[in-house]
Parts: sequence; C-alpha cells; structure tokens
Amino acid sequence: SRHRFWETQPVGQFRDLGDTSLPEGPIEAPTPLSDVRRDPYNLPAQYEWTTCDIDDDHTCTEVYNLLTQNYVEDDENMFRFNYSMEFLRWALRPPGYFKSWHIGVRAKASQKLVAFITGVPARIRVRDDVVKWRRSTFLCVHKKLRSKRLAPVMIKEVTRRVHLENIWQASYTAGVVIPTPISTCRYWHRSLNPKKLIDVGFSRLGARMTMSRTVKLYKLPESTVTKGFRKMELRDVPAVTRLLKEYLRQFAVAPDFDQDDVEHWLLPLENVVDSYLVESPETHEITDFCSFYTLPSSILNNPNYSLLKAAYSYYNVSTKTPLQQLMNDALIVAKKNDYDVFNALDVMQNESFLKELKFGPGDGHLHYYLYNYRIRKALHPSELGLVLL
Ligand SMILES: CCCCCCCCCCCCCC(=O)CSCCNC(=O)CCNC(=O)[C@H](O)C(C)(C)COP(=O)(O)OP(=O)(O)OC[C@H]1O[C@@H](n2cnc3c(N)ncnc32)[C@H](O)[C@@H]1OP(=O)(O)O
Ligand SMILES: CCOC(=O)c1cnc2ccc(OC)cc2c1SCCC#N
Repeated sequence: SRHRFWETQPVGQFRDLGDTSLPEGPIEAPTPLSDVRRDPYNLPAQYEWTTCDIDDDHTCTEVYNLLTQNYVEDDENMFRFNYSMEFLRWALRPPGYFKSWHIGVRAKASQKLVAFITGVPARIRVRDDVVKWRRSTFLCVHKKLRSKRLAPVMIKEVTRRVHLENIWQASYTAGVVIPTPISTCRYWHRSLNPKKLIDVGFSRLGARMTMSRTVKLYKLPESTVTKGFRKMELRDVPAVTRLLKEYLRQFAVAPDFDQDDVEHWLLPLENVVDSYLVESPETHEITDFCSFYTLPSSILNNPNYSLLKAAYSYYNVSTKTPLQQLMNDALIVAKKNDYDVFNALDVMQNESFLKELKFGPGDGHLHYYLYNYRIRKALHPSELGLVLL
C-alpha cells in the first residue's frame, strides 16, 4: 500500500475522496486520558528520546545545527532553510507552549542529536468550529538516518504527548503529498536583488533582457508611499487584534488569535518578524496592517554566496489602503533592509497583488493538512487564512 503509516492515521484518506456522506469534523473521538499510552514509543536500540530545552543555548545550538544541515531543501538542492536560533525560540515558545513537545532523538553512544519534531499549541477555526490544535513543524531526521521509518515513530510520539494534554487535532504543511491535503498552495517570489538570484541560478535573465534592464525592472522607491505607514508597537496590539480578527472571519480556516497571540506572533522582533500598520493621520485609527517573517536559506554549492536573505509574507489586512499599495510598501521596506527576495503564498487575498507587483510563480507547492479532522471538500488557497512557519 502506498502510505503504510498514514493509512493507519485519523486523517482524510485518498480512498474517501468524493465520499460526501462522511461528516465534516473530528475523525476519532478523544480517548480518556487514562487510555493514552503512558510510556514513549520504542526507538531502535541505539537511540533514545530527549526533550530539547531550547532556552538552553547549547541545546538550542544543537537543534539549530541539525536543522541547518538536514532540514528542507528545494528540489534542485539549491537552497536549504536556515532558521535562526532567535526564530526557533520565537516559533517554539508561543503562549501556552509545552517544553515536552520539543522532542529530539539522540544516538546513545555519542549523544548526538539526530532527529527532531515539535508541536506548539494554537487555536484554529475551521468554518464555524474553533478547536484547540497543535501546529506541527520542524520534523527532521539526519540525512544519514533517512528511509528507516523513523518519521512515523516521531509522529506517533509527538501525537502521544499532545494527547496527554487533551488535544486531539493538529495542522501542518508539507511539500510532499501524503493523505490528504485540505488545500494545495503555490509559492510566488518577488526579486529584490535580481543580480544575486541570477548569479545563484534561481532566476535567469529574460529573453532580450540585459542585467541592467532587469535591475531596473525590479527597482523600488527609496521610501514607502502610504501616509501613516509605520512599524507596529506594543501599544498597537489591541487595535491590530481587532483588525486581524475581523479580517480573518472571511476565511474557511484561520487562526483564532487573541491579544496574547497577536503580541507574540506579530510584534516586531529583529531578524524574525516585521510588522507595519497604517495609522490615519487625521483620526489615528489603525486601518491596515502588513507583516513578513525572516527565514534565510543556505545557498548550497555556490562559490560566491552562502546565504539567501528571504522575507515571507505573513498576515496582511487592508481595509482602507489598497492591498497592492500596502504590499508594495512591504517590498520597499524589505528591499531597504537588504532582503534578496520577498516570498508569498497564493493564500488569502494574495492573488490580487502577486502579478501586479512582479512576483513570479515558484515551482514548489505547499500542501496544508489537518490531523484528525475531516473537511468535505478541499479548499481553494484563497479560502485559507493560515500561514505556518
Ligand atoms: C493531535 C496531535 C497530532 C500531532 C501530529 C500531527 C501530524 C504531524 C505530522 C508531521 C508534520 C511535519 C510537518 C513539518 O515538519 C513541515 S514539512 C518538512 C518536513 N521535514 C523535511 O522535509 C526535512 C528533510 N527531510 C527529513 O528530515 C526526512 O525526510 C523526514 C523526517 C521528513 C521523513 O523521514 P524519512 O527518513 O525520509 O522517511 P521515513 O522515516 O522512512 O518515514 C517515511 C514515512 O514518513 C512520511 N513522511 C515523509 N515526509 C513527511 C512529512 N514532511 N510530513 C509527514 N510525513 C512525512 C512518508 O510519507 C512515509 O509514510 P507513508 O509510508 O505512510 O507514506
Ligand atoms: C528565491 C526563491 O526561493 C526561495 O526563497 C527558497 C529559499 N529556500 C528554500 C529552501 C528549501 C525549499 O524547499 C522546498 C525551498 C526554498 C525556496 S523556494 C520555496 C519557499 C518559498 N518561497
């Protein structure tokens, strides 16, 4: 069978596609906590479980090194994600997080960290159903230990620990197709430093285009154009929370953010997340918001460059400033801060600005998944109001 592990899991199965008789919602009922397995799943004898305390610099560095060397690469092995330590600490310690959900595997003899998987708590609404979820990311097995069926054990172990906290659903994204995507999105890329992207081989000089013509094509103004456009500050959290909650109501799947979540996920944090808003000079009302997170990538096998500085569109709300103008200001700020590329998924209302702002479609797809929750029909990316890191 095609998915020996995923066919055993409470997820939408490919064989069920089209069966509209199946109800929408949780697939399996919660089991009584007394029935949740108390002891960890078995690993191969030479490995052991470890809980990674990322507050500890040494441990966080081990996690950083494992991911920097072994996490996701693009299909042409041109890039590998290089999440910074401050990014990992931000992503893994949201309000209500559990240290026990930062799970590692060590080789007993050498004590080397060889695998990692994490979960963080989140509240996500699916249509009208707000459910406590776990967001799962950073599943990583060292390149030397691939294809040994370690991933299913890691997924079962993190599931067990999440069940112990009485949480029964999860959301995750992946570049691979496994049972069963609720939506399939596409990355779009806006060159900010076209020369570097061409030098690393990501972009190619267009036909009948010179390098100087290409640089001019992607040129951006020195400063933002929207009146009242400024960095978000702590005092803006209540207003941004109201603005974002109202805006996200239109999407079928979206986070159910409260003020603590907004303070954690959207307050600017240097080299991790940047957030800007538009405060009306007349009324001082906050009418618009845009944000992007910073995720560099290692550039593999290139003699001249080692790091790609990439910005990823995060949550954006436009109620007064046209979304295209707001996002163009985000591009201007990113260029000013020496980003090489600004990436965006075709989720939410992003399709309305991608082409106009000179984004080009990427060749990778990002599939969204729900664990132990069925939705009857796959969603169009514009129905998704959720961006995972
Ligand atoms: C209620 C709470 C619930 C919480 C849990 C929720 C679920 C959370 C789920 C996790 C979400 C993580 C999201 C996330 O982190 C974002 S997606 C990024 C995943 N990480 C990477 O791509 C890093 C580089 N690759 C690796 O480290 C390895 O290739 C990994 C570890 C990916 C697989 O290791 P391996 O040595 O290459 O493979 P085996 O051990 O031999 O295992 C093969 C089995 O693993 C299935 N597989 C492969 N890639 C997968 C992926 N990305 N998600 C889920 N499953 C994946 C595969 O289909 C097969 O199962 P099947 O035979 O049934 O097809
Ligand atoms: C220049 C445009 O491509 C990327 O920014 C990039 C960077 N690093 C990656 C590392 C792993 C990787 O694995 C899928 C992809 C990339 C990509 S393209 C998809 C992400 C976006 N946007």
